[in-house]
Amino acid sequence: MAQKLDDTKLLFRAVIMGPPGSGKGTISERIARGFGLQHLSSGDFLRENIASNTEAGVLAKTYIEKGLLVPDHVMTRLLLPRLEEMTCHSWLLDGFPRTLAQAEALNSSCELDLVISLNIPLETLKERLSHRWIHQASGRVYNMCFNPPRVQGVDDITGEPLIQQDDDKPEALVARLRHYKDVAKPVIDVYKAKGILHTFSDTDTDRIWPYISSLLSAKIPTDIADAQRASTH
Ligand SMILES: Nc1nc2c(ncn2[C@H]2C[C@H](O)[C@@H](COP(=O)(O)OP(=O)(O)OP(=O)(O)O)O2)c(=O)[nH]1
Ligand SMILES: Nc1ncnc2c1ncn2[C@@H]1O[C@H](COP(=O)(O)OP(=O)(O)O)[C@@H](O)[C@H]1O
Repeated sequence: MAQKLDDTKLLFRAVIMGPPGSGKGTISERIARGFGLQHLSSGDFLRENIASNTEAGVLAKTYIEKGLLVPDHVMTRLLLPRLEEMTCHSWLLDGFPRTLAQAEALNSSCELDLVISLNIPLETLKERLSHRWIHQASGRVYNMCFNPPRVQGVDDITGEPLIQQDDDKPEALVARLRHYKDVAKPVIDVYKAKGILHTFSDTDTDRIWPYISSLLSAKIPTDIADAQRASTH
C-alpha cells in the first residue's frame, strides 16, 4: 500500500520496465500527465548529467557511447540521492532498476507500490525502433509512423535535424533486445515474488493504455492523484 508520510500526505511509488522500444517513455508521459506522478527517466537523467559535464555524466558517456549499460555503482550513486530528494513526491521510475543489483539498491532505499512490465513482441519492437528518430540535444523521440514530426526529418521545437541512433539500426537491435531479456528476468522475478508486478502484453500502446489507466485509478487514491497534480502544475 502507498506509504504514509504524515497524517495528510500519501505517496505512491512505481517503476515501469520493458525492453527498448516497448513504450516506457510514451506510457510514462501519459501516467505523469494523468495521475500527477513525477516521471524520472534514467536515460534523461544520464543525458542531463552528460550535457552538464558532471563527473558521473562524463563517466557514463564512455559506456553509453559503446552501447553498454552504465555500471550499477554509477547508476545507484546518481539515482538514489535524486530519489531521496523526492521524499514528498509520488514518482514513476523509467529505466531504473535495470539489473538485479540496482533493484536491490532501490529496495533498500524505498518501498515500491507497483511495477508495470511491458511485454511486447520482438517483431513489434524491431519494427518500432527501426522507425525511431530522435532530437539528440533534447532526447525528444519521434516515430515516423506513430508520432511523426510536423516536418519530416526535423525537431518540432527547435527545427534541428533528427538522427537515428546506431543502436536503433536493425543490425544492432536483436542483440540489444536479447541482452535486455537476460538482465531483466531476475528483476522481474523479484517483483513477481513481492506481488507488485503487473504485466501488459500487446502490440499497441493505445490498446495497453486503458488497462494501465484503470489499474492506476484503482491503486492510486484520488487524494494522492489530486495533490500530485496540483503540485506539478
Ligand atoms: N507504431 C507504434 N509505435 C509506438 C507505439 N508506442 C510507442 N511507439 C513508438 C514511439 C517511439 O518511436 C518508439 C519507442 O517508444 P518509447 O520511446 O516510448 O519506448 P521506450 O521508452 O520503452 O524506449 P527506450 O527505452 O527509450 O529505448 O515506438 C505503438 O503503439 N505503435
Ligand atoms: N538503469 C540503467 N543502468 C545502466 N545503464 C543505463 C540505465 N538507464 C539508462 N542507461 C544507459 O543509458 C542509455 C540510454 O538509456 P535510455 O534512454 O533508457 O535508452 P534505451 O532504453 O534505448 O537504452 C542506455 O542505453 C544505457 O547505456
